Amino acid sequence: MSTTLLDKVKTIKTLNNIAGSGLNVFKKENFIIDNDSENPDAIVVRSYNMHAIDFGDKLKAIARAGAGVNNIPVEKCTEQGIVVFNTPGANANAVKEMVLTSLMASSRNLFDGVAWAKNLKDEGEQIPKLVEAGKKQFVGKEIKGKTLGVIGLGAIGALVANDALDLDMDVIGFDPFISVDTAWNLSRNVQRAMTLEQLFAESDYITVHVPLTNDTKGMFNKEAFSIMKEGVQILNFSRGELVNEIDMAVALENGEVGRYITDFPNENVLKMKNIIPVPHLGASTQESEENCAIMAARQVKDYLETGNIKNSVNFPNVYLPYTGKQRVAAFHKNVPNMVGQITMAISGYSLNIADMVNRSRGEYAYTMIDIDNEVEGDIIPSLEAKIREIEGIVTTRVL
Ligand SMILES: NC(=O)c1ccc[n+]([C@@H]2O[C@H](COP(=O)([O-])OP(=O)(O)OC[C@H]3O[C@@H](n4cnc5c(N)ncnc54)[C@H](O)[C@@H]3O)[C@@H](O)[C@H]2O)c1
Ligand SMILES: O=C(O)[C@H](O)COP(=O)(O)O
Repeated sequence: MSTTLLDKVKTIKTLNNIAGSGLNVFKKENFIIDNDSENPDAIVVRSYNMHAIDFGDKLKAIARAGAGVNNIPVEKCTEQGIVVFNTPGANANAVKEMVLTSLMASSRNLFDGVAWAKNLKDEGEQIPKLVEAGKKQFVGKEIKGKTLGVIGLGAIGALVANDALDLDMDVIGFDPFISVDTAWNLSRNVQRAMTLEQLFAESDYITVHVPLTNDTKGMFNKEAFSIMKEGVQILNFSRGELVNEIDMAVALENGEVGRYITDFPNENVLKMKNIIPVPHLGASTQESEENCAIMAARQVKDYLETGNIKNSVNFPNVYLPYTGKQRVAAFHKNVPNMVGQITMAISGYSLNIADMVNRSRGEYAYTMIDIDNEVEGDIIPSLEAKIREIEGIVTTRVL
Protein backbone atom coordinates (compact mmCIF):
# COMPACT_ATOMS: atom_id res chain seq x y z
CA MET A 1 0.00 0.00 0.00
CA SER A 2 1.29 3.44 -0.86
CA THR A 3 1.96 6.18 1.68
CA THR A 4 -1.29 8.00 2.39
CA LEU A 5 -2.56 10.57 4.82
CA LEU A 6 -4.00 7.59 6.71
CA ASP A 7 -0.48 6.61 7.69
CA LYS A 8 0.14 9.94 9.32
CA VAL A 9 -0.71 10.48 12.96
CA LYS A 10 -3.42 13.12 13.46
CA THR A 11 -3.31 15.68 16.26
CA ILE A 12 -6.43 16.33 18.30
CA LYS A 13 -6.68 19.36 20.58
CA THR A 14 -9.35 19.84 23.25
CA LEU A 15 -10.42 23.27 24.44
CA ASN A 16 -12.57 22.14 27.38
CA ASN A 17 -12.72 19.22 29.73
CA ILE A 18 -13.81 16.37 27.42
CA ALA A 19 -14.86 13.04 28.98
CA GLY A 20 -12.11 10.41 28.83
CA SER A 21 -14.45 7.86 27.29
CA GLY A 22 -14.70 10.18 24.28
CA LEU A 23 -10.98 10.74 23.98
CA ASN A 24 -10.44 6.97 24.14
CA VAL A 25 -12.15 6.79 20.73
CA PHE A 26 -8.93 8.21 19.29
CA LYS A 27 -6.71 5.16 19.09
CA LYS A 28 -3.12 5.79 20.12
CA GLU A 29 -1.51 4.50 16.92
CA ASN A 30 -3.40 6.96 14.68
CA PHE A 31 -3.96 9.99 16.91
CA ILE A 32 -2.27 12.05 19.58
CA ILE A 33 -4.11 14.34 21.97
CA ASP A 34 -2.02 17.51 22.30
CA ASN A 35 -3.76 20.42 23.98
CA ASP A 36 -0.72 22.69 23.41
CA SER A 37 -0.70 22.12 19.66
CA GLU A 38 -0.94 25.30 17.57
CA ASN A 39 -1.73 23.36 14.42
CA PRO A 40 -4.04 20.45 15.23
CA ASP A 41 -5.95 18.41 12.65
CA ALA A 42 -9.12 18.65 14.73
CA ILE A 43 -10.45 20.38 17.82
CA VAL A 44 -12.99 19.00 20.29
CA VAL A 45 -14.71 21.73 22.28
CA ARG A 46 -17.65 22.44 24.59
CA SER A 47 -18.49 26.07 25.44
CA TYR A 48 -15.03 27.62 24.88
CA ASN A 49 -15.40 30.84 22.87
CA MET A 50 -13.54 30.21 19.60
CA HIS A 51 -14.44 33.45 17.85
CA ALA A 52 -11.15 35.17 18.60
CA ILE A 53 -8.72 32.30 18.07
CA ASP A 54 -6.57 31.68 15.00
CA PHE A 55 -6.89 28.35 13.24
CA GLY A 56 -3.73 26.56 12.09
CA ASP A 57 -3.57 25.66 8.41
CA LYS A 58 -3.99 21.93 9.14
CA LEU A 59 -7.33 22.27 10.90
CA LYS A 60 -9.94 20.08 9.21
CA ALA A 61 -12.68 19.66 11.79
CA ILE A 62 -14.16 21.13 14.96
CA ALA A 63 -16.52 18.99 17.02
CA ARG A 64 -18.79 20.63 19.57
CA ALA A 65 -19.44 18.02 22.27
CA GLY A 66 -22.90 19.44 22.87
CA ALA A 67 -25.65 21.24 20.99
CA GLY A 68 -25.10 25.01 20.71
CA VAL A 69 -22.47 26.14 18.19
CA ASN A 70 -22.70 29.89 18.81
CA ASN A 71 -19.21 29.75 20.41
CA ILE A 72 -17.76 28.67 17.03
CA PRO A 73 -17.29 30.98 14.00
CA VAL A 74 -19.21 28.61 11.72
CA GLU A 75 -19.24 30.89 8.66
CA LYS A 76 -15.47 31.38 8.80
CA CYS A 77 -15.05 27.61 9.15
CA THR A 78 -17.15 27.01 6.05
CA GLU A 79 -15.12 29.50 4.02
CA GLN A 80 -11.93 27.72 5.12
CA GLY A 81 -13.32 24.22 4.47
CA ILE A 82 -13.38 23.23 8.15
CA VAL A 83 -16.25 20.87 9.07
CA VAL A 84 -18.13 21.78 12.25
CA PHE A 85 -19.95 18.96 14.01
CA ASN A 86 -22.26 18.93 17.01
CA THR A 87 -23.89 16.06 18.89
CA PRO A 88 -27.68 16.37 18.44
CA GLY A 89 -29.68 14.97 21.33
CA ALA A 90 -26.68 13.64 23.26
CA ASN A 91 -27.29 15.92 26.24
CA ALA A 92 -31.07 16.37 25.82
CA ASN A 93 -32.11 14.15 28.71
CA ALA A 94 -29.76 15.95 31.11
CA VAL A 95 -31.26 19.32 30.15
CA LYS A 96 -34.82 17.99 30.34
CA GLU A 97 -34.27 16.73 33.87
CA MET A 98 -32.77 20.07 34.89
CA VAL A 99 -35.66 22.03 33.36
CA LEU A 100 -38.32 19.97 35.12
CA THR A 101 -36.39 20.03 38.41
CA SER A 102 -36.07 23.82 38.23
CA LEU A 103 -39.70 24.25 37.18
CA MET A 104 -41.01 22.38 40.20
CA ALA A 105 -38.44 23.74 42.65
CA SER A 106 -39.11 27.30 41.53
CA SER A 107 -42.87 26.91 41.66
CA ARG A 108 -42.60 25.70 45.28
CA ASN A 109 -40.12 28.45 46.24
CA LEU A 110 -37.71 25.68 47.16
CA PHE A 111 -34.52 27.59 46.36
CA ASP A 112 -35.45 30.53 48.62
CA GLY A 113 -36.88 28.27 51.33
CA VAL A 114 -33.77 26.12 51.54
CA ALA A 115 -31.48 29.16 51.63
CA TRP A 116 -33.62 30.67 54.43
CA ALA A 117 -33.60 27.44 56.47
CA LYS A 118 -29.81 27.17 56.23
CA ASN A 119 -29.53 30.64 57.73
CA LEU A 120 -31.30 29.47 60.91
CA LYS A 121 -28.33 27.34 61.93
CA ASP A 122 -27.36 29.49 64.93
CA GLU A 123 -30.89 29.62 66.41
CA GLY A 124 -30.53 26.45 68.53
CA GLU A 125 -33.72 25.01 70.01
CA GLN A 126 -35.78 27.77 68.44
CA ILE A 127 -35.26 26.34 64.96
CA PRO A 128 -38.40 24.11 64.76
CA LYS A 129 -40.57 26.99 66.01
CA LEU A 130 -38.99 29.45 63.58
CA VAL A 131 -39.48 26.97 60.73
CA GLU A 132 -43.21 26.62 61.44
CA ALA A 133 -43.65 30.37 61.79
CA GLY A 134 -41.55 31.24 58.74
CA LYS A 135 -42.78 28.71 56.21
CA LYS A 136 -45.77 30.83 55.18
CA GLN A 137 -43.48 33.15 53.22
CA PHE A 138 -42.63 30.26 50.87
CA VAL A 139 -46.11 29.00 50.00
CA GLY A 140 -45.87 27.89 46.38
CA LYS A 141 -48.02 26.83 43.47
CA GLU A 142 -48.58 23.34 42.12
CA ILE A 143 -47.82 22.85 38.45
CA LYS A 144 -50.68 20.37 37.93
CA GLY A 145 -53.30 21.90 35.64
CA LYS A 146 -51.10 24.89 34.74
CA THR A 147 -50.01 25.62 31.18
CA LEU A 148 -46.39 25.19 30.13
CA GLY A 149 -45.35 26.89 26.89
CA VAL A 150 -42.43 25.20 25.13
CA ILE A 151 -40.64 27.24 22.48
CA GLY A 152 -38.56 25.00 20.20
CA LEU A 153 -39.61 21.36 19.96
CA GLY A 154 -36.26 19.81 19.07
CA ALA A 155 -34.33 17.21 21.07
CA ILE A 156 -34.79 18.97 24.43
CA GLY A 157 -38.10 20.77 23.93
CA ALA A 158 -39.91 17.59 22.84
CA LEU A 159 -38.70 15.65 25.89
CA VAL A 160 -39.75 18.49 28.21
CA ALA A 161 -43.17 18.78 26.54
CA ASN A 162 -43.93 15.06 26.75
CA ASP A 163 -42.84 14.72 30.39
CA ALA A 164 -44.70 17.86 31.46
CA LEU A 165 -47.90 16.20 30.19
CA ASP A 166 -47.10 13.25 32.46
CA LEU A 167 -46.92 15.74 35.35
CA ASP A 168 -50.52 16.71 34.53
CA MET A 169 -49.61 20.06 32.98
CA ASP A 170 -51.28 21.41 29.86
CA VAL A 171 -48.60 21.90 27.24
CA ILE A 172 -48.56 24.27 24.29
CA GLY A 173 -45.64 24.23 21.85
CA PHE A 174 -44.30 26.53 19.16
CA ASP A 175 -41.79 25.46 16.52
CA PRO A 176 -42.32 26.54 12.89
CA PHE A 177 -39.34 24.40 11.77
CA ILE A 178 -40.12 21.20 13.66
CA SER A 179 -38.41 18.14 12.15
CA VAL A 180 -40.40 15.13 11.00
CA ASP A 181 -38.56 12.90 13.51
CA THR A 182 -39.45 15.14 16.44
CA ALA A 183 -43.04 15.50 15.31
CA TRP A 184 -43.37 11.68 15.35
CA ASN A 185 -42.04 11.54 18.93
CA LEU A 186 -44.18 14.37 20.26
CA SER A 187 -47.35 13.48 22.17
CA ARG A 188 -50.49 14.45 20.28
CA ASN A 189 -51.66 16.05 23.52
CA VAL A 190 -49.16 18.86 23.04
CA GLN A 191 -51.23 21.73 21.66
CA ARG A 192 -49.80 23.61 18.73
CA ALA A 193 -49.42 27.37 19.08
CA MET A 194 -49.88 28.97 15.68
CA THR A 195 -47.88 32.02 16.74
CA LEU A 196 -45.34 32.86 19.40
CA GLU A 197 -47.76 35.50 20.68
CA GLN A 198 -50.41 32.82 21.28
CA LEU A 199 -47.94 30.80 23.36
CA PHE A 200 -46.89 33.91 25.30
CA ALA A 201 -50.52 34.79 26.07
CA GLU A 202 -51.64 31.32 27.21
CA SER A 203 -48.71 30.09 29.34
CA ASP A 204 -48.21 30.15 33.12
CA TYR A 205 -44.65 28.91 32.64
CA ILE A 206 -42.51 29.31 29.52
CA THR A 207 -39.40 27.29 28.69
CA VAL A 208 -37.26 28.03 25.64
CA HIS A 209 -35.22 25.47 23.66
CA VAL A 210 -34.09 27.16 20.45
CA PRO A 211 -30.58 27.87 19.14
CA LEU A 212 -29.20 31.40 19.44
CA THR A 213 -29.44 32.96 15.96
CA ASN A 214 -30.06 36.43 14.56
CA ASP A 215 -33.78 35.52 14.51
CA THR A 216 -34.02 34.30 18.11
CA LYS A 217 -31.72 36.84 19.78
CA GLY A 218 -33.71 39.05 22.16
CA MET A 219 -37.00 37.18 21.53
CA PHE A 220 -37.89 37.79 25.19
CA ASN A 221 -38.35 41.53 25.20
CA LYS A 222 -40.80 44.13 26.47
CA GLU A 223 -43.33 43.47 23.69
CA ALA A 224 -43.27 39.77 24.57
CA PHE A 225 -43.60 40.44 28.32
CA SER A 226 -46.56 42.73 27.72
CA ILE A 227 -48.50 39.85 26.12
CA MET A 228 -47.68 37.29 28.83
CA LYS A 229 -49.79 36.46 31.88
CA GLU A 230 -48.89 38.58 34.90
CA GLY A 231 -46.32 36.75 37.06
CA VAL A 232 -45.31 34.21 34.38
CA GLN A 233 -42.23 32.13 35.21
CA ILE A 234 -39.62 31.91 32.45
CA LEU A 235 -36.99 29.21 32.16
CA ASN A 236 -34.00 29.76 29.90
CA PHE A 237 -31.68 26.80 29.53
CA SER A 238 -30.83 27.74 25.92
CA ARG A 239 -28.70 30.88 25.75
CA GLY A 240 -28.62 34.14 27.74
CA GLU A 241 -28.79 36.34 24.64
CA LEU A 242 -32.33 35.13 23.84
CA VAL A 243 -33.42 37.57 26.54
CA ASN A 244 -33.22 41.34 26.38
CA GLU A 245 -31.68 41.95 29.79
CA ILE A 246 -32.82 45.54 30.17
CA ASP A 247 -36.44 44.59 29.46
CA MET A 248 -36.24 41.51 31.69
CA ALA A 249 -34.94 43.56 34.64
CA VAL A 250 -37.91 45.93 34.30
CA ALA A 251 -40.45 43.10 33.88
CA LEU A 252 -39.15 41.35 37.02
CA GLU A 253 -39.18 44.61 38.95
CA ASN A 254 -42.80 45.43 38.06
CA GLY A 255 -44.04 41.83 38.43
CA GLU A 256 -44.93 41.23 34.78
CA VAL A 257 -42.49 38.32 35.05
CA GLY A 258 -42.70 36.51 38.39
CA ARG A 259 -39.43 34.65 38.13
CA TYR A 260 -36.58 34.18 35.69
CA ILE A 261 -34.68 30.91 35.91
CA THR A 262 -31.56 30.98 33.77
CA ASP A 263 -28.57 28.76 33.14
CA PHE A 264 -26.60 31.85 32.03
CA PRO A 265 -25.95 34.23 34.92
CA ASN A 266 -23.85 37.33 34.32
CA GLU A 267 -23.27 40.67 36.06
CA ASN A 268 -26.60 42.15 34.91
CA VAL A 269 -28.64 39.02 35.53
CA LEU A 270 -27.40 38.59 39.10
CA LYS A 271 -28.62 42.12 39.95
CA MET A 272 -32.19 41.31 38.86
CA LYS A 273 -35.05 40.68 41.27
CA ASN A 274 -36.61 37.20 41.51
CA ILE A 275 -33.84 35.53 39.62
CA ILE A 276 -32.78 31.90 39.92
CA PRO A 277 -29.25 31.71 38.52
CA VAL A 278 -27.97 28.25 37.64
CA PRO A 279 -24.25 28.03 36.75
CA HIS A 280 -24.71 26.50 33.25
CA LEU A 281 -25.43 23.05 34.67
CA GLY A 282 -28.01 21.93 32.08
CA ALA A 283 -25.77 19.36 30.39
CA SER A 284 -23.46 18.73 33.32
CA THR A 285 -24.12 15.09 34.12
CA GLN A 286 -21.65 12.27 33.80
CA GLU A 287 -23.94 10.50 31.33
CA SER A 288 -24.41 13.50 29.10
CA GLU A 289 -20.72 14.45 29.09
CA GLU A 290 -19.83 10.92 28.05
CA ASN A 291 -22.56 10.73 25.38
CA CYS A 292 -21.46 14.03 23.87
CA ALA A 293 -17.74 13.29 23.99
CA ILE A 294 -18.10 9.84 22.42
CA MET A 295 -20.38 11.09 19.65
CA ALA A 296 -18.13 14.08 18.90
CA ALA A 297 -14.97 11.96 18.84
CA ARG A 298 -16.49 9.28 16.60
CA GLN A 299 -17.66 11.89 14.10
CA VAL A 300 -14.21 13.52 13.96
CA LYS A 301 -12.39 10.20 13.70
CA ASP A 302 -14.66 9.03 10.90
CA TYR A 303 -14.22 12.26 8.99
CA LEU A 304 -10.43 12.31 9.32
CA GLU A 305 -10.10 8.64 8.37
CA THR A 306 -12.80 8.17 5.73
CA GLY A 307 -14.10 11.62 4.75
CA ASN A 308 -17.66 10.61 5.77
CA ILE A 309 -19.66 13.38 7.48
CA LYS A 310 -22.42 12.94 10.05
CA ASN A 311 -24.07 15.66 12.15
CA SER A 312 -22.32 18.62 10.59
CA VAL A 313 -23.85 22.05 10.99
CA ASN A 314 -22.08 23.55 7.96
CA PHE A 315 -21.21 20.72 5.53
CA PRO A 316 -23.71 18.34 3.92
CA ASN A 317 -23.99 14.98 5.63
CA VAL A 318 -22.37 12.44 3.29
CA TYR A 319 -21.75 8.72 3.55
CA LEU A 320 -19.93 6.41 1.14
CA PRO A 321 -18.91 2.97 2.50
CA TYR A 322 -15.17 3.05 3.05
CA THR A 323 -13.43 0.18 1.30
CA GLY A 324 -9.88 1.14 2.26
CA LYS A 325 -9.07 2.06 -1.34
CA GLN A 326 -7.84 5.54 -2.19
CA ARG A 327 -10.49 8.23 -1.82
CA VAL A 328 -10.53 11.82 -3.05
CA ALA A 329 -12.59 14.17 -0.85
CA ALA A 330 -13.20 17.72 -2.00
CA PHE A 331 -15.18 20.61 -0.51
CA HIS A 332 -16.08 23.14 -3.16
CA LYS A 333 -18.43 25.82 -4.36
CA ASN A 334 -21.84 24.50 -5.43
CA VAL A 335 -21.46 25.52 -9.09
CA PRO A 336 -21.83 23.56 -12.37
CA ASN A 337 -19.16 21.14 -13.60
CA MET A 338 -17.16 20.80 -10.36
CA VAL A 339 -17.54 17.00 -10.34
CA GLY A 340 -16.63 16.90 -14.05
CA GLN A 341 -13.43 18.87 -13.45
CA ILE A 342 -12.42 16.74 -10.45
CA THR A 343 -12.96 13.48 -12.33
CA MET A 344 -11.01 14.91 -15.28
CA ALA A 345 -8.08 15.67 -12.95
CA ILE A 346 -8.22 12.10 -11.61
CA SER A 347 -8.34 10.53 -15.05
CA GLY A 348 -5.30 12.64 -15.99
CA TYR A 349 -3.33 10.28 -13.72
CA SER A 350 -4.81 7.21 -15.49
CA LEU A 351 -6.83 6.38 -12.37
CA ASN A 352 -10.16 4.62 -12.65
CA ILE A 353 -13.21 5.72 -10.63
CA ALA A 354 -15.02 3.02 -8.62
CA ASP A 355 -17.71 5.01 -6.84
CA MET A 356 -18.64 8.57 -6.04
CA VAL A 357 -21.04 10.78 -4.11
CA ASN A 358 -21.82 14.47 -4.29
CA ARG A 359 -24.04 16.42 -1.88
CA SER A 360 -24.68 20.14 -1.69
CA ARG A 361 -25.65 22.45 1.13
CA GLY A 362 -26.43 26.01 0.14
CA GLU A 363 -23.50 27.62 -1.63
CA TYR A 364 -21.15 24.69 -1.06
CA ALA A 365 -20.95 21.00 -1.95
CA TYR A 366 -18.85 17.99 -0.96
CA THR A 367 -17.68 15.28 -3.33
CA MET A 368 -16.04 11.95 -2.53
CA ILE A 369 -14.63 9.77 -5.29
CA ASP A 370 -13.23 6.26 -4.73
CA ILE A 371 -10.45 5.15 -7.01
CA ASP A 372 -10.34 1.58 -8.26
CA ASN A 373 -6.62 1.10 -8.70
CA GLU A 374 -3.83 1.62 -6.17
CA VAL A 375 -2.35 5.13 -6.21
CA GLU A 376 1.42 5.46 -5.89
CA GLY A 377 2.31 7.51 -2.77
CA ASP A 378 4.29 10.13 -4.69
CA ILE A 379 1.33 10.86 -7.00
CA ILE A 380 -0.87 11.95 -4.09
CA PRO A 381 0.59 15.45 -3.45
CA SER A 382 0.55 16.14 -7.18
CA LEU A 383 -3.08 14.94 -7.52
CA GLU A 384 -4.13 17.04 -4.54
CA ALA A 385 -2.39 20.08 -6.01
CA LYS A 386 -4.04 19.51 -9.41
CA ILE A 387 -7.51 19.38 -7.83
CA ARG A 388 -6.78 22.45 -5.72
CA GLU A 389 -6.04 24.41 -8.93
CA ILE A 390 -9.69 24.02 -10.01
CA GLU A 391 -11.57 27.25 -9.47
CA GLY A 392 -14.17 26.80 -6.71
CA ILE A 393 -12.27 24.14 -4.73
CA VAL A 394 -11.98 25.11 -1.04
CA THR A 395 -10.13 22.07 0.31
CA THR A 396 -9.24 18.61 -0.90
CA ARG A 397 -7.69 15.50 0.60
CA VAL A 398 -6.63 12.17 -0.86
CA LEU A 399 -7.27 9.58 1.84
N1 LIG B 1 -28.03 24.66 29.17
C1 LIG B 1 -27.37 23.69 28.57
O1 LIG B 1 -26.47 23.10 29.12
C2 LIG B 1 -27.75 23.31 27.16
C3 LIG B 1 -27.55 22.00 26.72
C4 LIG B 1 -27.94 21.67 25.42
C5 LIG B 1 -28.47 22.64 24.58
N2 LIG B 1 -28.59 23.91 25.04
C6 LIG B 1 -29.18 24.95 24.18
O2 LIG B 1 -30.47 24.51 23.79
C7 LIG B 1 -30.65 24.69 22.39
C8 LIG B 1 -31.59 23.64 21.87
O3 LIG B 1 -30.99 22.37 21.99
P1 LIG B 1 -31.62 21.08 21.29
O4 LIG B 1 -30.67 19.96 21.52
O5 LIG B 1 -33.04 20.92 21.66
O6 LIG B 1 -31.52 21.54 19.76
P2 LIG B 1 -32.41 21.04 18.53
O7 LIG B 1 -31.69 21.52 17.31
O8 LIG B 1 -32.71 19.59 18.64
O9 LIG B 1 -33.79 21.83 18.68
C9 LIG B 1 -33.93 23.20 18.44
C10 LIG B 1 -35.35 23.41 17.94
O10 LIG B 1 -35.58 24.82 17.88
C11 LIG B 1 -36.42 25.04 16.74
N3 LIG B 1 -36.34 26.45 16.37
C12 LIG B 1 -35.36 27.11 15.72
N4 LIG B 1 -35.68 28.40 15.60
C13 LIG B 1 -36.90 28.57 16.19
C14 LIG B 1 -37.75 29.67 16.39
N5 LIG B 1 -37.42 30.90 15.94
N6 LIG B 1 -38.93 29.48 17.04
C15 LIG B 1 -39.28 28.26 17.50
N7 LIG B 1 -38.50 27.16 17.32
C16 LIG B 1 -37.33 27.32 16.68
C17 LIG B 1 -35.88 24.08 15.69
O11 LIG B 1 -36.83 23.85 14.67
C18 LIG B 1 -35.59 22.85 16.54
O12 LIG B 1 -36.70 21.98 16.54
C19 LIG B 1 -29.21 24.61 21.82
O13 LIG B 1 -29.11 25.32 20.61
C20 LIG B 1 -28.38 25.22 22.92
O14 LIG B 1 -28.26 26.61 22.72
C21 LIG B 1 -28.26 24.26 26.30
O1 LIG C 1 -25.18 23.76 23.98
C1 LIG C 1 -24.90 22.90 24.81
O2 LIG C 1 -24.74 21.69 24.52
C2 LIG C 1 -24.82 23.29 26.25
O3 LIG C 1 -24.87 24.64 26.47
C3 LIG C 1 -23.82 22.56 27.08
O4 LIG C 1 -22.64 23.29 27.27
P1 LIG C 1 -21.40 22.60 28.02
O5 LIG C 1 -20.94 21.49 27.15
O6 LIG C 1 -20.39 23.69 28.16
O7 LIG C 1 -21.90 22.11 29.34
